[in-house]
Amino acid sequence: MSLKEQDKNSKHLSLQEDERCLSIVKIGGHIIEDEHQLAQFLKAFSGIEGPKILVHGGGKKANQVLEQLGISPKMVSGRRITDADTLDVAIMVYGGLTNKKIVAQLQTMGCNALGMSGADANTIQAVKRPVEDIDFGFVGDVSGVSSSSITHLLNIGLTPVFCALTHDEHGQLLNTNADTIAAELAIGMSKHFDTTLYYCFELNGVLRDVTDTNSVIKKINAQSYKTLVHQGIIVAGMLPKIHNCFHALKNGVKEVRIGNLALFDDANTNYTTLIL
Ligand SMILES: Nc1ncnc2c1ncn2[C@@H]1O[C@H](COP(=O)(O)OP(=O)(O)O)[C@@H](O)[C@H]1O
Ligand SMILES: CC(=O)N[C@@H](CCC(=O)OP(=O)(O)O)C(=O)O
Repeated sequence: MSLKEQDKNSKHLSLQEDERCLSIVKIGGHIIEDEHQLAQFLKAFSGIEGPKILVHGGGKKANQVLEQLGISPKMVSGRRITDADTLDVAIMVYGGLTNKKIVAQLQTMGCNALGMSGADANTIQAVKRPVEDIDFGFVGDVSGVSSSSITHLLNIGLTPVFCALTHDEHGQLLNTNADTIAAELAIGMSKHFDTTLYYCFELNGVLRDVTDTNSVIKKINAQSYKTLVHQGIIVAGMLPKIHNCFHALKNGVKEVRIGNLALFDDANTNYTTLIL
């Protein structure tokens, strides 16, 4: 992006900042691994007005690379057991391959993206998950978000693109679930902005029947969530995602939506909104 365009962007942003609205978007692994869908998503993302932050995972690619290296991926309750070799793969895949490819594509779309891990500018601090029943290894639980530093980046017209890595401030990088990073960033940034958190994945929203794309459940509250879990309608990867959504709503995030690529299209109403 030319300096002139950057300058135009930051002026546009200072106008938007008066409204103090921020969009934080997390994209799922299925979209990242599909070249066409990823390009479509990034186009829609770069069109979002006002300050925005992107958070990406890449668990699917990490599994492929681990298998190529003869290491079996191990997941418990949607979180990866991360030994030293697995952590190296996570750093290479999330912080390198995936993050830099996304940043380079956004640069072609007029979006001045800045690739970040939690260690960069000390933006996301974490503690190694304590060993209880399970030893998750080098997995981080977020302990803090430097919302002022991130706000400075937004104020100069940059769009932070966070990968699924945090650090413990003693030199140790930690693998951290991308859904959790998105929720914790949204909570931290809610001190400065009215924040909307979007979880964008390959389906239209939370579905009553996963095989029927037209069965989107438009609103879920804490009570209906319990019922949907009890009925076996919300399972697997959707469980931690919705848990993170409620955690965000209870801690200052204005709105949380789950849906597909059309999530940012004003005409689209086919997505799930979480309410307390
Ligand atoms: N009721 C549901 N509606 C939609 N997806 C569901 C539901 N229950 C479970 N899922 C599963 O959750 C997955 C999304 O979770 P996950 O794979 O962790 O997301 P991401 O791709 O964002 O990392 C979907 O691919 C789907 O298989
Ligand atoms: C601790 C932990 O589970 N980390 C995740 C981080 C990547 C991720 O969240 O990727 P998706 O969003 O594509 O699932 C993992 O290694 O799979």
